[in-house]
Amino acid sequence: MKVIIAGAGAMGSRFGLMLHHANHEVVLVDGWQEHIDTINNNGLQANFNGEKIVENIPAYNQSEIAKVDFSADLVILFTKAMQLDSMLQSINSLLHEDTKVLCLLNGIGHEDMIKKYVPYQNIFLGNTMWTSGLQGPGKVKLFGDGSIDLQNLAQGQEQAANTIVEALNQADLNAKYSSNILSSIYKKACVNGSVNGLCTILECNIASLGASSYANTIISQIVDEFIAIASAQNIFLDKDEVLTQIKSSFDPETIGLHYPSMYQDLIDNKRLTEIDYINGVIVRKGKQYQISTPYCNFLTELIHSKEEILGVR
Ligand SMILES: NC(=O)C1=CN([C@@H]2O[C@H](COP(=O)(O)OP(=O)(O)OC[C@H]3O[C@@H](n4cnc5c(N)ncnc54)[C@H](OP(=O)(O)O)[C@@H]3O)[C@@H](O)[C@H]2O)C=CC1
Ligand SMILES: CC(C)(CO)C(=O)C(=O)O
Repeated sequence: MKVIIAGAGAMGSRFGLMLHHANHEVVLVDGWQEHIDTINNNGLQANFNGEKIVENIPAYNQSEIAKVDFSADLVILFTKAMQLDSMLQSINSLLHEDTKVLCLLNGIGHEDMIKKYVPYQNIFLGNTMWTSGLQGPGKVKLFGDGSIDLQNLAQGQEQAANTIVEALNQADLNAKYSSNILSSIYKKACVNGSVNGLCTILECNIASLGASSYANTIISQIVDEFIAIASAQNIFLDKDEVLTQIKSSFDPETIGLHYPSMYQDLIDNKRLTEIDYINGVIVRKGKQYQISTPYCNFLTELIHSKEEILGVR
C-alpha cells in the first residue's frame, strides 16, 4: 500500500518505520526541517525494543509535499491537534478521490476539521495505545506493545476499513475494526484525560502516577466527567472497563515507563500541549450541556498555567 504519514513526529515515525519495514511504500511528511534532513541523510534511526535499526524512508517538509508525485492509497494523520489544519492544507492536492484518510491523533472531535478537506466517505477514525518518543531529529525510541481501533465514518466503507486494518497488521501494529469508534475514542480520551495532564503536572511517568495513593480517587472523578459528557451525546462507556484500561497503563511491563506525549511536549520540549482537545473539550461541552466538570476544568487551567510559567504560552 502507498502510505503518507502526515505528521512524522514520534508516533508518525513509529508507524512509518513499522509500515516501511513490512514493505509498504511510505512517505513521511513533517514541518520540522532538521528532522526531515536527518532522515533523508542518515535514515530514520530507532531504538526498537533495545535493538538499533535504521529504515531509509523518503521524508518531505510539508511546505514542499504538494510538488511531490505520490499517489497515496492511505494517509495517516499523526500531527499534534493544533497542527492538523495546516497539515491538511499542505497535503490537500495529493488527495485523490480514492485516498483514504485515517486520523489517529489523541483527542476528541478531529473529524470536524478533516471534513473540510476530505470527502466524508474517505474519512476513517481511530485511536492507538502504541507509544513513542523522539530522542532528537531523525531518532525515535520505541518500546512496549500497543493496539489500534479504527472505523469508517461513512456507512458502506466497512470493507475499506478492513483493508486498512489488514495493511496495519502486516506491520504487526495490532489493529482491529471497531463497531463503535466514537465510544472507543472517548475511552482512549479518558486515558489521556487522566494520565497525560496529571503526569505533566506531577512530572512523573505513568507507573509513578499509578503508584500514588491519590491517583485512583482523582482519576475516578475525571472519568465520571468524561462519561457524563459522552452520555449526553448518546455515546456510552462502561466505567469499570475504562478504569481497567487506565490501570493497565500503570504497569511497567506495558506502558508504565512511558512519559505521556503531553509531558514530552511541555516538560521535555517546552511546546504547547493538546489539553484543549482532551480535558478542555469536556469543559466546553459541559457548558453546552450544563454538566459540571470541575476536575477537567481545574486540570486544564493547571496545564495552561504551567504553559505560561514555562514561557510556552
Ligand atoms: N507520543 C506518544 O506516545 C503518543 C502520541 N499520541 C498522539 O499522536 C499525535 C502525534 O503525537 P507525537 O507523535 O507524540 O508528536 P510529536 O510531538 O513527536 O510530533 C508532532 C510534531 O511536532 C513537531 N516537533 C516535535 N518535536 C519537535 C522538536 N523537538 N523540535 C521541533 N519540532 C518538533 C514536529 O512538527 P512541526 O515542526 O511541524 O511542529 C512534529 O511533527 C498526538 O495527537 C498525540 O497526542 C497518541 C498515542 C501515543
Ligand atoms: C500512551 C498514552 C496512552 C499515554 O497517555 C498516550 O496516548 C500519550 O502518550 O499521549
